[in-house]
Amino acid sequence: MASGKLAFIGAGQMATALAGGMVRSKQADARQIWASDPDPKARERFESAIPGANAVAETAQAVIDAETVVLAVKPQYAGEALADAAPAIDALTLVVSIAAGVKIGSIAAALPDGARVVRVMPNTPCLIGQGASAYCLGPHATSEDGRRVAKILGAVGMAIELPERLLDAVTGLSGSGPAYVYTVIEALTDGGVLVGLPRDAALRLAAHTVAGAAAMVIETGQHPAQLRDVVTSPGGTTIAGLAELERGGLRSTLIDTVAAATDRSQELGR
Ligand SMILES: NC(=O)C1=CN([C@@H]2O[C@H](COP(=O)(O)OP(=O)(O)OC[C@H]3O[C@@H](n4cnc5c(N)ncnc54)[C@H](O)[C@@H]3O)[C@@H](O)[C@H]2O)C=CC1
Ligand SMILES: O=C(O)[C@@H]1CCC=N1
Repeated sequence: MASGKLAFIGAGQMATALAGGMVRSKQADARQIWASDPDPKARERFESAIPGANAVAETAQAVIDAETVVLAVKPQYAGEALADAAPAIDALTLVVSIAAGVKIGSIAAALPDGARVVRVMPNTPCLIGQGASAYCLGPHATSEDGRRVAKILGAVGMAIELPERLLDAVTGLSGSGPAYVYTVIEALTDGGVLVGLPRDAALRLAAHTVAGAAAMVIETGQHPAQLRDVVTSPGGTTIAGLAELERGGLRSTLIDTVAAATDRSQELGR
């Protein structure tokens, strides 16, 4: 039904980040947003994070007459959540799944024939309009559905369309990526504390350094190695730090990190 109603199945971290980002960016009116979750604490957190939104225990109540239904439960619970939603889904409903690893084919198989499914891999910075997402249209999703998903995701960050076979790789890189970067920020902060900085000053300097460096890559379009060379004076401080970083194997650790998370996403889809 073209009601504008947007229903999340699962009112957890990512549903809250996406719904909150959509309200902030005026892509959705909070009163049109519904979420179902069996956990009363999750419902409470969702409603207090998004004033005006409705969180309920029953999926059937959340999804009835929804224009868009977002599957936002852990992959292990996708089957049961889709079974609860299926009776309220018809050819007028757009179903968006953000569940890591879960394939469009298995989502469609749990829904009535012809269901319009789009698989998305977002990340938590969608909450503040800085998300990085990729999406893939299922066989019955229309080009209008593609535009709608691109517009929603574009309002909460950047989004690209990719073939479904690459979505596990996206999960391993940008879906899980914020956690890697938080770890880097925390470690840089500890480094700052080790050399005498107060912790709050070290944390602010570390976080803004990461944000500034990322913005340089995005805004200048220069290769990271070129930008790094500009920082690195001959015989200076940076090369002393970089030599230690290479000895610690940060580069190969991060490559292996993305590969391990991609493998896990593939496993979740089996
Ligand atoms: N957290 C993240 O950074 C990202 C998560 N995702 C995907 O988003 C999905 C949700 O992840 P999170 O929000 O982190 O998990 P979460 O655990 O915070 O939220 C999931 C919620 O679903 C609820 N739930 C469980 N079974 C249900 C059912 N049958 N019906 C309705 N609700 C049910 C749980 O009570 C929980 O509150 C996962 O599939 C994950 O792969 C995707 C991108 C990033
Ligand atoms: O850790 C997870 O499984 C989810 C998917 C991407 C980010 N968080």
